[in-house]
Amino acid sequence: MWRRVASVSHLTFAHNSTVNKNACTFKCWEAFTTEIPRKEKTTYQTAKTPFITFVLGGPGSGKGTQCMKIVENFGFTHLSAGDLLRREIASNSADGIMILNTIKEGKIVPSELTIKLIQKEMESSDNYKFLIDGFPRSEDNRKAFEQIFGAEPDNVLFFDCPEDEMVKRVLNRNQGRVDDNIDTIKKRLKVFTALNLPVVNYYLEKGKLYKINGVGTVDEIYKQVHPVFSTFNFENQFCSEVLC
Ligand SMILES: Nc1ncnc2c1ncn2[C@@H]1O[C@H](COP(=O)(O)OP(=O)(O)O)[C@@H](O)[C@H]1O
Ligand SMILES: Nc1ccn([C@H]2C[C@H](O)[C@@H](COP(=O)(O)OP(=O)(O)O)O2)c(=O)n1
Ligand SMILES: [Mg+2]
Repeated sequence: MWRRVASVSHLTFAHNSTVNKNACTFKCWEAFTTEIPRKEKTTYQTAKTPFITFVLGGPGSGKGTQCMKIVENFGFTHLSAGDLLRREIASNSADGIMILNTIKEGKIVPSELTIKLIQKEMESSDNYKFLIDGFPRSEDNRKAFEQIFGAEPDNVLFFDCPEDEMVKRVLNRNQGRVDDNIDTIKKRLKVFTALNLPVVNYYLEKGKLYKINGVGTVDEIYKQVHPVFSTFNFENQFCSEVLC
C-alpha cells in the first residue's frame, strides 16, 4: 500500500532530470504495511517519485490500445490527453466549445489547458506510474510541460505506423468521435508531421525514445513494448532525501 508522505513545492521526478525545481507541486508516496509501526518507517528510503512515460504516435497508431496492456501488466495509470479533453467538452465547462472546435479542426488545444487537466489527474492519483498518452503533441506542449512540471519524462514510446494504416484504423474506430472522419484525419496527419515529429526527434536525440513498429497484431506490437518496462526496477523509484 502507499501513503502520501508530503506535498512538495516542486516535482520529484527522475533522479537525473534537469529541472526547474520551483515549478510545481506534487506528492511523495511511501510504502507501508500494517506490520510496520509508524515510528520504524524510513521515509527517505521508501518514498516514491513519479515515473512518467509519454506515449506518442499519429492518430490511430495504437497508443490507447497498447496503453491498456501496459496498465494491465505494470500497474500504470493511463492518462489520455484526448480523453481528458473530451471529458472537458462533455462537462460543458467554459473551455468546452473551444476544445470541441479545435479537435474538429484537427488542431492542438492550448498547452496550459491540457497540462492543467493532466496535472489535476496526477495530483489526485494514488499511483506514481503514469502513462501520458497523446502528449506532448507539439514542441509548445513539451516546453510548457517542462516549465510547469519542472521535469522531463523518464521515457517515451513512439508508435511508428504508416499513414494508410492509421487512416484505416481511425475510420474503423467506431467510438463516435467528432474527429474520426476523413477530412479531420487528413488535417490531423498534417499537424502530426509538422508538430509532433519534432517532439519525437527531440526525445530521440536525448536517448529517451523507444521507437515501436506499430504495424502488426496488438500482441505482436506489445511484444516490443513489454521489455521497455520489464527491465526497469520500479522498486528503486525513490524520492530524493532532501525532498521527503
Ligand atoms: N495493431 C492493431 N491492428 C489493428 N487495429 C488496431 C491495432 N491497434 C489498435 N487497433 C485499432 O485501431 C483503432 C485505433 O487504435 P487506438 O489505440 O485508439 O489508437 P490511437 O490512440 O493511437 O489513436 C482502434 O479501433 C483499435 O482497436
Ligand atoms: N496534447 C493534446 C492531445 C490531444 N489534443 C486534441 C487534438 C487531437 O487531435 C484530439 C484527440 O487526441 P487523441 O490523443 O484522443 O487522439 P488519437 O488517440 O491519437 O486518435 O485531442 C490536443 O489538442 N492536445
Ligand atoms: Mg488514443
